[in-house]
Amino acid sequence: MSDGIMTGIEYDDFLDLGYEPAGTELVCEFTIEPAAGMSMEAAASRVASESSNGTWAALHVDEDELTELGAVACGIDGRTVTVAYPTALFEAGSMPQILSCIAGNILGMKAVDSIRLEDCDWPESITSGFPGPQFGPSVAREKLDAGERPVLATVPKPKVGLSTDAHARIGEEAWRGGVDLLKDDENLTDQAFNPFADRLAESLAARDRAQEETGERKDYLVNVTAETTEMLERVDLVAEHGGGFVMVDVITCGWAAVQSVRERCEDHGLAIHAHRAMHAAFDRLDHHGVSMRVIAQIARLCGVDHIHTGTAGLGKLANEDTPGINEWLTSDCHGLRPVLPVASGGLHPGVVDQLIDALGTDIIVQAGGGIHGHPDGTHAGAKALRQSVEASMAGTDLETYADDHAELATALEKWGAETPR
Ligand SMILES: O=C(O)[C@H](O)COP(=O)(O)O
Ligand SMILES: [Mg+2]
Repeated sequence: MSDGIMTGIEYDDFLDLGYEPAGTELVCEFTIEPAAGMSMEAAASRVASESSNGTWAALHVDEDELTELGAVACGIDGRTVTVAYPTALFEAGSMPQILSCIAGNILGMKAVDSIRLEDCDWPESITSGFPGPQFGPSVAREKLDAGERPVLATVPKPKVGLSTDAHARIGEEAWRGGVDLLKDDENLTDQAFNPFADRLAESLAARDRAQEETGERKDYLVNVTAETTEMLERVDLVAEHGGGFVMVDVITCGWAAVQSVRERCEDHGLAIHAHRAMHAAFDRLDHHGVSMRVIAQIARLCGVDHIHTGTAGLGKLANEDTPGINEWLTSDCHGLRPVLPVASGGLHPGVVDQLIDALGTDIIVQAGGGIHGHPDGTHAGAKALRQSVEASMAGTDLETYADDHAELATALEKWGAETPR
């Protein structure tokens, strides 16, 4: 040991309620329930300590050998705790490393009964290490012909089990009926009943025919999710076949893999559609985990172009604040491009007007069951969805528009304006 001055690090050194975070610091907001017998101050301090450079025991360190990287618990308001992290704590451009700090051990500490990372204020010193989206909402006009209306997408159902031929045929019917994007489901990747390479080739051939027939640009969100090396090969294959997008299950494959895919997609000019399967393991409980708001922020930094953010309560999945998340995704963040939010899960033509009222028109509207469950089949279902969007864009009541749009009339007869479970 050298002869430098010894400094003590104890967890209560990490609390300073008078501290004003610097603009360069990452500021995080947590909801905390302290363990029995522990004060809010002590719990907040333990959180700041464990997520930066402290631990459960007091440490004696030679000051000459230590860079000061302690976080500061600088605000307590009821159960809300604010913690400021110095930028030097983080490796530039590594989302896994950032998350190992701010959403790491602290989620399992006995010092808190529960803890939820609710929101982050990302400084430019961190965002500058990340690429952000390549396209974001501009896909509606740069890669598709959606103009000012929402982009329309559909997932063939059943989600797995269809043959490659059936998948491509359903896609073609939906494209011809008026959707812009065919999308794979989250658990369809490269299974024997519908191999990736065959599905890619057949679906893009069907896309080309649908483009020819409709005169509109169409595309395919093919699910490349796999082990990272394999996934990058699939990205290359999509580019070779002339696709414009890939889809990635960003939570199950992990942020490091998403960062690799983002880099490869830039080489090819491909946009990334992020499916959030498994997000609810982190965000469903309102008192513990990581909020969907923070998941969406991470996705934007890592550079996805679209991400599912819920349906504002109009679909089949439990959601937190979809409008608030979407607002963050499209607001300024140190020059990062915005992300196009995706509303998906239990949507059908009868709720599109309410959806647009709640979320605006800069969204992707995805309907699987809400298209393929139409009594007259996929083609009619796609037409009904497009008609409901046209009516909403024109400010015409859906029932009135349905008077001379038979497919919409049938959809409204079947589903009305009900929200499914
Ligand atoms: O992956 C998705 O977004 C879904 O499969 C949604 O399907 P649904 O529209 O039938 O609910
Ligand atoms: Mg799905």
